[in-house]
Amino acid sequence: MPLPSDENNPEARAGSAALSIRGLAKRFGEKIAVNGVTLEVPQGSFYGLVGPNGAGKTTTLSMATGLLRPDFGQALVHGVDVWARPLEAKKLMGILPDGVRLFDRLTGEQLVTYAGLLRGMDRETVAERTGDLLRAFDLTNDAGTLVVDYSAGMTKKIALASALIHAPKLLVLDEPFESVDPVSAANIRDILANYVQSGGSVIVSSHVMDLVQRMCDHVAVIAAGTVLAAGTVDEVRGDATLEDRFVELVGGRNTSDGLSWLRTS
Ligand SMILES: Nc1ncnc2c1ncn2[C@@H]1O[C@H](COP(=O)(O)OP(=O)(O)OP(=O)(O)O)[C@@H](O)[C@H]1O
Repeated sequence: MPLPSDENNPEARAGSAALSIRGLAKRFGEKIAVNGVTLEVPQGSFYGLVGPNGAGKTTTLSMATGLLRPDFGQALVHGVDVWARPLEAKKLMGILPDGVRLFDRLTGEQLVTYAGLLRGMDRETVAERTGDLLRAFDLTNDAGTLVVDYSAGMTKKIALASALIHAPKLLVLDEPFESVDPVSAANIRDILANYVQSGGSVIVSSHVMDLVQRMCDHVAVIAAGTVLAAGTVDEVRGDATLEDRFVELVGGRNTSDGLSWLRTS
């Protein structure tokens, strides 16, 4: 039997992309949350995913990472189909899901250690990397605190540390900067920038346009489950700021006219 050519072998064609999302769709009852989203995250890119509340970002990323089964479409991580070969695909990924639910009766140190052991890593490497990660995220002093007692920002950071311990090739981060203080956010940006520089790929959802414009090299704007624009940040924003371009694409600026009762004088 002849070997399949790249043309009719989607996994081979996706080889150059860190993440290839093809026609993903999801409906919840009557609500179409994601309506055929197609995106290519090139290897070594820092890819921003932006869109208004309810645009379908979390639903798309959940389907792309094996957390939520799509109605239609496909997601390939470095050519590996996430839903056909989940174990293989998940080895390549580090995931920070939305509204992280962690084993929060563990201490921060135990949680990161547990993440490493779950990935099949040896204890010595896990201990070494856990120490490095706690330091990098400025959590060393809280290493022995139960995660349930962490603040929202600390919880984000420990979840991100847990997602990094196995040195994944692709990081999928849903709003990693939410609740994180500016100094910690700058540290996280440095960690991610170094990660990308050393060959890793990141896709990150965010509402902070300024941050995406400065941090990312690629961006996709999605609204109502559909991709409105995608490409390099410069291609998408043109001569405008990303924020202005976003508002132009998405529209929907509301005035507060209907809230006249809110005036106090
Ligand atoms: N489990 C669910 N059941 C029903 N509807 C859902 C569910 N999850 C998401 N939705 C709906 O799908 C749409 C997309 O939601 P999603 O969370 O993907 O948006 P988002 O872009 O991540 O929004 P945000 O920026 O507010 O986090 C929304 O209308 C939401 O109400």
